[in-house]
Amino acid sequence: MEKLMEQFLEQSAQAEDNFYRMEEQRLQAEDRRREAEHARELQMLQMLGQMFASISSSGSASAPSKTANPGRRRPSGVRYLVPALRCVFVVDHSGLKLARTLNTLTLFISSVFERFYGLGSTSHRGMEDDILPLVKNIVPPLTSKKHKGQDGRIGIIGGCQDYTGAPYFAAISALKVGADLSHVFCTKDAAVVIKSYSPELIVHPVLDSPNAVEEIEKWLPRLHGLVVGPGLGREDLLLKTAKARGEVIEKSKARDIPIVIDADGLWLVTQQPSVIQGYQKGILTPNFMEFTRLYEALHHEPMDSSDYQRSVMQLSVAMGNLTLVLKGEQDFITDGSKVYSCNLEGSGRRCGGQGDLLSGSMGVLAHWAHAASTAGMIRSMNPSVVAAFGACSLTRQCNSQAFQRHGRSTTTSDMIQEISSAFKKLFES
Ligand SMILES: NC(=O)C1=CN([C@@H]2O[C@H](COP(=O)(O)OP(=O)(O)OC[C@H]3O[C@@H](n4cnc5c(N)ncnc54)[C@H](O)[C@@H]3O)[C@@H](O)[C@H]2O)[C@@H](O)CC1
Ligand SMILES: Nc1ncnc2c1ncn2[C@@H]1O[C@H](COP(=O)(O)OP(=O)(O)OP(=O)(O)O)[C@@H](O)[C@H]1O
Repeated sequence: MEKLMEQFLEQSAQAEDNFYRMEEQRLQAEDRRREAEHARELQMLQMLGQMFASISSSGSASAPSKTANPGRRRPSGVRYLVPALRCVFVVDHSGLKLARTLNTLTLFISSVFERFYGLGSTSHRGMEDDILPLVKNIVPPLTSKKHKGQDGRIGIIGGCQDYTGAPYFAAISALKVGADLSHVFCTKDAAVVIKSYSPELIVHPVLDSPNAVEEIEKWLPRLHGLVVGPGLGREDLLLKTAKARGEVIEKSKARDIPIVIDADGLWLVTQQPSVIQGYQKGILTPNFMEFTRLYEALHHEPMDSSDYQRSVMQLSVAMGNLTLVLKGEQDFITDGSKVYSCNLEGSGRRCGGQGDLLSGSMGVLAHWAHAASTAGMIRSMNPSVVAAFGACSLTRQCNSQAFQRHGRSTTTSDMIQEISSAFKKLFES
């Protein structure tokens, strides 16, 4: 009997190994396909850049040369050389040909941009219809067969003397969305305050201790998702531990844990982008200011604020196709292959802390999405993007519902009270 049991265990371990090997191969093939597709699209964009440069530069326009190919009659007019298309446009005196040429080019270019960014006027419509079913798919069923912790143990790294609300909002939101346990790793003086807000949170006063990394590291094997940044602070004293925070991120990556980086965590990324660059289970959630700082750190030039979609795409690519959420009137979400916009109606009220509701809920959804992806339940889309879209929709829905009740007095605590019904409305109906 014992032998049979041993055999059975050995066989199931083998089957599990095989499954993970095949899954690894499938993911590698998918990565290669996406890289190739991306390279093709970048090439096309470069080509378009060349075209624009050639057309707009008067230097490239030249009068017909008398010496070149003297045997053939050339049409009269100004010639515009477009090397990328290996052709010359000739513009006659009426300028009509130029107008027609530019029209054709504009149509061509906008169709390529529309495909590249997924931003055509019709593609906004129905994004909720496309992605919300995927979010519904990743929500784990509630059954009596599970034990505590199975639906998610989430860690929030943040909370200092100045900011105790932010880590609380993130951690309680993670619980309200459906995580089983929520841990906060904060400084000593923030810990008692955060504990006193809620008995539901597990609070570790370790962030300013000399062995902060070891203290957090021992919890990592038990965590399914990490949110770095809400209320972390940027004080000199805390910045001294920036290296330590980097180490925590490195160690979480080694354990393949989904990581959401928000608020002051993004300050660290601005100084040291390599800490998260290329990590496919990483998500950055900058607001406008945080995005600007990050963009300038990576591109060494101001971003083009007339085209957020383009900037968010560029930054994601520069960060190794990391999933990015640029928050605002519309949230723009991308992993560098396509930009999705979440423009579910919120309200005119922008109370501090709603970004923490977003990052905390995204921590749970990221865990669910990657678990669902590993189980083969989502194949058509990057799980980090699905999680990001779900969390943005939920935050906006909470904002809208809370505003209906409280109007101008709406605060983040009011929004947190709406999580349960907003979640049901969006993902369980
Ligand atoms: N109760 C709390 O403890 C709270 C703490 N918070 C923490 O406070 C710290 C600093 O966060 P901040 O967001 O203030 O950091 P920043 O230093 O990045 O400040 C952002 C500034 O940008 C401005 N801004 C935002 N969107 C803009 C736009 N579209 N155009 C122009 N200006 C824009 C805001 O008014 C704000 O003053 C973080 O650690 C954060 O987690 C916040 O989460 C709010 C609540
Ligand atoms: N103008 C807006 N209209 C509708 N919803 C918005 C608007 N701006 C932000 N939001 C929603 O609020 C969420 C949080 O964005 P916000 O810009 O408040 O983050 P933040 O500044 O980081 O927040 P925090 O105060 O927690 O630091 C966004 O994901 C978005 O869904």
